[in-house]
Amino acid sequence: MSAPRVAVFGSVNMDLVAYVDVAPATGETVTGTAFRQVPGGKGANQAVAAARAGADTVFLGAVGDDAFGVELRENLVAAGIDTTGLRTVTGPSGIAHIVVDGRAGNSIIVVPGANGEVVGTVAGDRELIGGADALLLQLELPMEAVVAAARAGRALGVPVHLTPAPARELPDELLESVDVLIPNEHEAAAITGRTDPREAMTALLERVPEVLITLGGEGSLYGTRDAEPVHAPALKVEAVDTTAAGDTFCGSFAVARAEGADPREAMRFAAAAAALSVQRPGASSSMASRAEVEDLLRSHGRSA
Ligand SMILES: Nc1ncnc2c1ncn2[C@@H]1O[C@H](COP(=O)(O)OP(=O)(O)OP(=O)(O)O)[C@@H](O)[C@H]1O
Repeated sequence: MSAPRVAVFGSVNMDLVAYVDVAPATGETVTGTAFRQVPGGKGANQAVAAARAGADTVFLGAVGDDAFGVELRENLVAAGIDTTGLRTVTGPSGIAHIVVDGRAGNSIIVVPGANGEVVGTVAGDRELIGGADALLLQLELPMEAVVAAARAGRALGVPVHLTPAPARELPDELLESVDVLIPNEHEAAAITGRTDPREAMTALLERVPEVLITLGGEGSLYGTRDAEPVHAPALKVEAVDTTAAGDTFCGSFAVARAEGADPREAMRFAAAAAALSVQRPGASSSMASRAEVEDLLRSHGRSA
């Protein structure tokens, strides 16, 4: 079987992470304990997840004409991702400025930079989307761009997967072109006002045909309008860093579905990929290869 083709239209950021015992108050300067610079952005993370899961992956989005832009593009290329749909625009690349304090509390400033310059799709984007077996979208680009990409996917017959993060009101003009909505439990609650995931799922299924809610260490819940929801447990592991667990899960799930796996099998595959990623520090750098995921699934047995 040839590898499935996945297109990701989304954000790419450089994450600038400063570690400090106590975060500074306004007007205060403090000395940090460490600094890390890591490629991120939900779009880029999902693209790396899809590539690690074995898909021929193309990333569509924008970087700036600065040094971060060069590094972000190189990082995607190094992961085996096709970047012909990644434009370089004048100005800075997107960054996330992250402060992690001694209690592992985070405060984050995202400056969209080049991501904010993506306001729609161009003909080349639509060609790349049309060549894919699955399209992955998130909400870190301007809404008009996400809507344009979803419409392109729908018009071209490509299943459209949307991770509604950061959570916000979801316009009908977007959801009418979405096949699979993949929120985490907090996003599902924020969108529907229902904290119970099953109730949130019922509400979301009035708007899209398939919903997959991730539940952190409790696994995931998948539903359609005409069948009972399916729950898949998470694998029991020692989590050290859950950054990008959701992106790993989402990219891996879409690849498995594009290969013809049923939802339950795809959830098991995605749970194994996410379980490996949470046991290592980092975002896309913590994502496991397909061989590692398959080894883990074998060692857990088909009944896990
Ligand atoms: N502690 C954990 N142990 C095992 N698996 C986990 C753990 N946390 C997350 N996972 C796996 O990752 C999937 C996605 O996790 P989660 O629901 O936390 O997504 P998320 O909130 O979008 O994550 P993030 O925002 O950190 O990317 C879960 O369905 C589960 O399979």
